[in-house]
Amino acid sequence: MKNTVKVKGVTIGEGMPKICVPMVGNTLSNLLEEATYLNTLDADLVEWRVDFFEDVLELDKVKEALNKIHALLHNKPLIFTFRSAKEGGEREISSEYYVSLNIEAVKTGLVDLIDVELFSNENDVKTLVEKAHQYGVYVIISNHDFHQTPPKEEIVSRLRKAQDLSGDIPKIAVMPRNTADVLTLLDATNTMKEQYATRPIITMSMAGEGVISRLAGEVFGSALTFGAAKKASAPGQVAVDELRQVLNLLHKSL
Ligand SMILES: O=C1C[C@@](O)(C(=O)O)C[C@@H](O)[C@@H]1O
Repeated sequence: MKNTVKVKGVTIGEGMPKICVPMVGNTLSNLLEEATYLNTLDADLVEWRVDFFEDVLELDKVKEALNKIHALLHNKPLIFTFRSAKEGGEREISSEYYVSLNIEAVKTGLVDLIDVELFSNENDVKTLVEKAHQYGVYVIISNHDFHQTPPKEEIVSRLRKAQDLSGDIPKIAVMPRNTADVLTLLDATNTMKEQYATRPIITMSMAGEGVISRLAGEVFGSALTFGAAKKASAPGQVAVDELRQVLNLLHKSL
């Protein structure tokens, strides 16, 4: 039996894929507006994409924002993510600051999961996993390829590597160049689920051709899907309400 990840009453890896909405505000006031709006949506989790925040280089301002966002989220599980520019995010920071930023977030007790990029320095990944677990925070170990879809074996191997590094949820997002690439991602997901995964995984093929992968996670084995509020954080994200309808439809047929 595969392990699930339970946060604030949401069980990731059981039943319907969970819907997560990214917050992409660049200022505190935009973020608070976004958080208020998110409460009107039928989402299971929220991700703060802190790389969009203009004051991300000031730890005090990050913590202040975290406090205020947390207070508005009505107990919805929160993922803290700094996405680096090389993996599709808004900016680059030093590896030292990447580690401090995540450790400070973990220590606030206000985040439920952090997202750590698989291709960060391996010792940094290990440090962050250890710290997060020490504070009862789960870790998504992620990888993003915004230019192509690696071969199936490579996708599976990256997901397995994330699992071997004790990530609670291995994740990969890839860009399709054609529909065969979308099938490659789905096939890799299915193989991971059937043969190797001991925990929930998250996968997606991005942009228009990949949308099916954001909808059909329950069939192929992806436990969570990112839905857009007003502004998407990656190409291909579907509006939350439409996403929920399709997830419900597929769930009923299984
Ligand atoms: O890693 C992911 C997945 C994502 O890139 C997507 O394609 O939906 C969106 C990001 O905000 C998130 O951190």
